[in-house]
Amino acid sequence: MTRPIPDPTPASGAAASLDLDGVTFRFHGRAAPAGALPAAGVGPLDLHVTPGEFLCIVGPSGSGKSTLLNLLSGFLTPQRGEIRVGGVPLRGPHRQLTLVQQEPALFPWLTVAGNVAFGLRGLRRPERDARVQEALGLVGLDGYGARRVHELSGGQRQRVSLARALAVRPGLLLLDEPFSALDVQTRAALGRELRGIWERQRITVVFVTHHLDEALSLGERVVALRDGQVSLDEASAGLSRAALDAVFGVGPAGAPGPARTAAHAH
Ligand SMILES: Nc1ncnc2c1ncn2[C@@H]1O[C@H](COP(=O)(O)OP(=O)(O)OP(=O)(O)O)[C@@H](O)[C@H]1O
Repeated sequence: MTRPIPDPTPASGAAASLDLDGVTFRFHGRAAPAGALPAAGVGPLDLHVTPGEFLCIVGPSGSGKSTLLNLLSGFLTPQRGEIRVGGVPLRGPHRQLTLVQQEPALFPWLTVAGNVAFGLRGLRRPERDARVQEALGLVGLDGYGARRVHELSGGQRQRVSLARALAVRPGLLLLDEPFSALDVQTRAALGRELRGIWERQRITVVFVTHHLDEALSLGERVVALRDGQVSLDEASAGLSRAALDAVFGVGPAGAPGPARTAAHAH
């Protein structure tokens, strides 16, 4: 779904940098008692994403990917450290960033165009309509504006969700397993289209996926999390599938290694 940002003043469209300095979040907020498992969470994390970069985040189940994205979108607040978007400390949900999630949360009583226009309420009608048309064109849904959501396929709904996020011209686009609910062909097609949009628009993208090949083919850079820490941070061009498999504890023959289950490594 796409979580609408509470203050939907349309953003400038300039790609934003993203900086995490010592960001730590623990679900129980305090040290675990002796002998108990440490509290779940992430950090301390240091991460610097330059404007216009396409970063993919991978990691086994429970490694902290969703927690990190919730921190980046301002829905969780770090107990330590600081997150800056475009150099400005993040204090809750922010109009410069939008989050697209696995299940598109579209409003069934609105048309496709109405859904895409949701974050543009501060704009005058002609500008808003132009932005909606532009966003629908970007995701390959020209001519679908008057349709109802229930008339669309799963892939088309996710395109609408993406169009809604792009229409506000976010400085930073956050995607949490956006294509995972789709069949393999649709997932691949939408991945290529997202990559094409990024090549044309050069917005900053942080894309979480547990599909390692998707991370390698889409992103310029891959960060792997393990137990809430960065365990690998490399340019995808020089990165092998074997190096990523190792993060998931997958042995050379594809067998689970000793450290982790391979259940999510596909
Ligand atoms: N609301 C919560 N309360 C307590 N612990 C939580 C909560 N949400 C997540 N956790 C724990 O925090 C850790 C990180 O979870 P997170 O959901 O971020 O992992 P993930 O990498 O997104 O996993 P998956 O790929 O399965 O979605 C896990 O140990 C998880 O059990």
